[in-house]
Amino acid sequence: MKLEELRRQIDAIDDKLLELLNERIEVVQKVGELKHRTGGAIYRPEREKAIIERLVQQNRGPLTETAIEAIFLEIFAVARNFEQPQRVAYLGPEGSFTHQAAENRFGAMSEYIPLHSIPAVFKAVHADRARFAVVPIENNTNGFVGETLDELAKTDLKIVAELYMPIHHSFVTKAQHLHLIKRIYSKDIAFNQCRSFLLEHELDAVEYIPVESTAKAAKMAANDPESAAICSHIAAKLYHVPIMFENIEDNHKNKTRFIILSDFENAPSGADKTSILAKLSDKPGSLYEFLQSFHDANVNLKKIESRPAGEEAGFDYWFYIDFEGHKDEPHIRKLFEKHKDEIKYLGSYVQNG
Ligand SMILES: O=C(O)C(=O)C[C@]1(C(=O)O)C=C[C@@H](O)C=C1
Repeated sequence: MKLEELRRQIDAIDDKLLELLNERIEVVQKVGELKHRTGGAIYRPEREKAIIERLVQQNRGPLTETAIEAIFLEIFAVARNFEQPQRVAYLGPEGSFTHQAAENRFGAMSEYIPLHSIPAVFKAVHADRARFAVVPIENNTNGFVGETLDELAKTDLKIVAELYMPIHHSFVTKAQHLHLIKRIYSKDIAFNQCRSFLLEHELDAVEYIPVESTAKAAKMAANDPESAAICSHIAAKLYHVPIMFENIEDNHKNKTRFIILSDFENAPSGADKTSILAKLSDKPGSLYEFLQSFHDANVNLKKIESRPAGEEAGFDYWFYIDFEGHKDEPHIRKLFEKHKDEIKYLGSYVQNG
């Protein structure tokens, strides 16, 4: 078959797709009107998950599960913007890994506000300048992001979604040769994640300049031909710095978990995770007793991280805890009731990792 004929077939299919997509948006707009009247949340991750699961079940290919997810996540992101324009604050600058994570869930049509610090991202949502906050919470090489945990202790916002993203670092420079490089810009965490590469390429003697983000590092390297940056390939592209080496991280399974926060609570999806802070007193057995209740309720703990509470908190220390289940499930509700003075609820959301 000739190329023109195949393209005619594609055009005819696209016409049908366009018609169906418009039809879908018309229904979505009605859902939006309903939600405006009843005050319901626009973003419903558990419903999106159910749709994708149903489609994957009935799919006979050649589309893969990943392809279906990619296509429909964008459709949902566009749909939400037709219900209400979506504004998203994230830990910037543009081109940061958090930006990538935000775009993965909010698509090309949402409005993005890059902010320079994690507290600033939370503040933007508190002040109604954005509806959603996207921040990193942990990395499998570097552990938890302390600033995010500290903000979670203070905020009324709820975690409504999580996503895990592979983190690949590139070594980018305008210099022609490695030996011409006098400085390397990056985030301190990224230097850590690429230690073997830096040693192997005898870059341990040059000056390391830590900056707030890997995207900022790319920007600095763009203006300094005797330097390099460790950053994402997106940042390299954004600031036009050539990539000399890709995937330079020590751990190729390097991934970061991001959380999305907003001012509403999710309905159960059937496969949820709940996050809490447990404020416990500094006496023998308090953590043991607290965790014993989870064991007795047959709740699967996924993660626990301790954190000093700070002078003004009025208690001694707290633990960040993730476990399987949704706050509205009876056995979890009972746990919350039993420990109501110790638990700060952070959100129940579709479990992704
Ligand atoms: O079902 C809803 O609540 C909708 O708003 C529709 C829709 C969709 O496009 O299917 C859009 C946004 C929500 O996050 C979930 C689903």
